[in-house]
Amino acid sequence: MTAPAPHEGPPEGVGASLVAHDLHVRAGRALAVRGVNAEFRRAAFTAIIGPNGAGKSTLLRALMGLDAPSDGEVTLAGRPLARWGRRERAARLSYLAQGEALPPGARVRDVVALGRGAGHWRWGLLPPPGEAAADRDAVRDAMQRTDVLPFAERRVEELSGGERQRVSLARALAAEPHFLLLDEPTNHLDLGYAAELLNYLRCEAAGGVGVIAVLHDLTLASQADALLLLHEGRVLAHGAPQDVLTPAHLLTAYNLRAEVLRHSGRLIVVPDLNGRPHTT
Ligand SMILES: Nc1ncnc2c1ncn2[C@@H]1O[C@H](COP(=O)(O)OP(=O)(O)OP(=O)(O)O)[C@@H](O)[C@H]1O
Repeated sequence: MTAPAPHEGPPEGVGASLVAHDLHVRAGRALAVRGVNAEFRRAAFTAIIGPNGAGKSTLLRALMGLDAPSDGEVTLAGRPLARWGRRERAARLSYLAQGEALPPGARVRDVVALGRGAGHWRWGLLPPPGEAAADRDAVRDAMQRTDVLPFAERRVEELSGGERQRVSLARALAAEPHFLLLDEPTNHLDLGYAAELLNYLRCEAAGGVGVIAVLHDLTLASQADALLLLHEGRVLAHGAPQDVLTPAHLLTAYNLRAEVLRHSGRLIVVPDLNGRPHTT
């Protein structure tokens, strides 16, 4: 993956944020997100971390407007998400689902082009003929940055899990969103692509995009500008990585004893393999 070119000048509405206000969201019968208050700004990369079942995906889906809150609300640039038109919203927020399914039989190039549809093209439908040059450029740029151009003409069934993941990412990037919401985007990626992806997301954020990514690898996540640690649907900590990734927080959230080491200004989480005090 190649880093994006820096955007020229500050992007429009760079101060606009995506905000969760006392957000409660149900998943099935359970309350999966419980009173989350958090502000996500453009030009910042936030990683949402936490143990399995902490509510990370549910929070991300609610921030995207896919799951309606049972209480509280999400605002984008000060306006409740529910009051944005579907098209307006889709032009600003782009989402990569966990284990996203790709339309069967589709060619990679056409899947990536779906990202330009602002929510109007359905899976399986190809972009309309004569699409604008800006769309073509954005699609090509997204494919180049995710290194999927070499297999642009192949069908998605012919790709490996990691290659499909990069196609999904290209689809999300092609929208050129204000906020990029990614659920476990490093799934299926080898260490090289995972590191490139993290570097890429940092560059996107530096260029003005608000990046919000659910990540499980805490050492990779520590490369974000900020971490939001969820535990049982609530925010246990939100702030700079060194303030969130502490042994005390890791013990509470993951029920795990771990050391947090610093190496060349980076944080490395080393779990104690016998470090789950409440289980055997
Ligand atoms: N469709 C559903 N029906 C019922 N319960 C659900 C549903 N989806 C999620 N849940 C429950 O809601 C809680 C939060 O789930 P969520 O997927 O948001 O967690 P997560 O932090 O993303 O987990 P993971 O790291 O395992 O992906 C979990 O207890 C889960 O079992």
